Amino acid sequence: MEAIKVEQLAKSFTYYTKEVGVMNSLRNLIRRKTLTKQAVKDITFSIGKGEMVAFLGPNGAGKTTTLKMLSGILHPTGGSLSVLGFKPYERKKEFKKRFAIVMGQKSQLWPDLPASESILLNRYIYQVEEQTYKRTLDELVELLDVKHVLNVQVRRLSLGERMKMELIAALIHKPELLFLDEPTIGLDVVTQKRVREFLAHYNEHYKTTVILTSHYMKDVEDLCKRTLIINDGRLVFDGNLNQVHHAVNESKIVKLKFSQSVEASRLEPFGAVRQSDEFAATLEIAKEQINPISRELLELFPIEDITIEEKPIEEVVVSLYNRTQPV
Ligand SMILES: Nc1ncnc2c1ncn2[C@@H]1O[C@H](COP(=O)(O)OP(=O)(O)OP(=O)(O)O)[C@@H](O)[C@H]1O
Repeated sequence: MEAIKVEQLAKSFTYYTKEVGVMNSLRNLIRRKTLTKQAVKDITFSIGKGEMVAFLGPNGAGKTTTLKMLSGILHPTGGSLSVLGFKPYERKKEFKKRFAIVMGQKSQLWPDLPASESILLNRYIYQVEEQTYKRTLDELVELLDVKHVLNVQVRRLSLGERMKMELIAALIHKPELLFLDEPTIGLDVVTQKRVREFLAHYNEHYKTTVILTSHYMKDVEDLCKRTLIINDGRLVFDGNLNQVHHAVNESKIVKLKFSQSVEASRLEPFGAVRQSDEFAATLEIAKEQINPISRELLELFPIEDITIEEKPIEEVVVSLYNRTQPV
């Protein structure tokens, strides 16, 4: 079953330039210069019910515009889309009840009230029946371990606690579809992990369809089997990042520790030296050269420890960001 189906979806914005100066302003009144920005260019994809998909791209790629079309905030200028069987831009009440948006950078809670009040307000907005509300609230509070701060004013909460409350408020009506925009931004490592574990559990348990944007690759690696990458308004990748990691990388990272001081210049013939100090160095070496070069390094240098790793996933994503054509 598909939760989202998007075909040749496009969005262009028309806007006017405004030049500086009084004369230019007057001229603008008579004849305005119209510009068009094609923010999303004919993208096609579908997302199955219960899937958890990452939606990535560099700044200005068209992520927000796409998400706004999926949630009904913006009207597309081309193509077709169906979300949970609805046309989002028709903004039907029934559709609004079935999805939720959580934004790490923008709070949806009343800052001067305890989160419990905002959550209760959502209960009325979404018309959640009392017993179901109580059960869901207890479960979410327990899972996120926030009982002790439920009645504390939101602006007094830590960022992590606030984020957990945002999740509870968004999930209180058990939406079928969840848009998560940077849900772990600014959180410490332990809280990030906690939020990720919660999301994985929630998705598994309730089969909620989730679209996630995040700049933390750990979120994507841990949570999403599938990633969509958009660049310059076009879909340039649709697949499993962990799998392409291997295919896209033509080199590996070799980390060396020395028992005696080694000059960096002596390592240069063996690969690109990414980092070095007297007793340690990191080299990037072509995959097919790894075995002979490692052997040579072990023979020639006082190596105490050697580790060979894949390039960080962030670098793979950046190389995918640079694509302008679909993979
Ligand atoms: N209302 C608008 N009028 C004109 N251009 C717009 C409008 N909204 C967005 N754009 C342009 O469309 C492009 C895509 O913007 P969008 O906000 O979707 O990118 P994004 O991928 O979400 O970027 P970021 O990661 O920086 O939030 C950008 O070049 C942006 O300047």
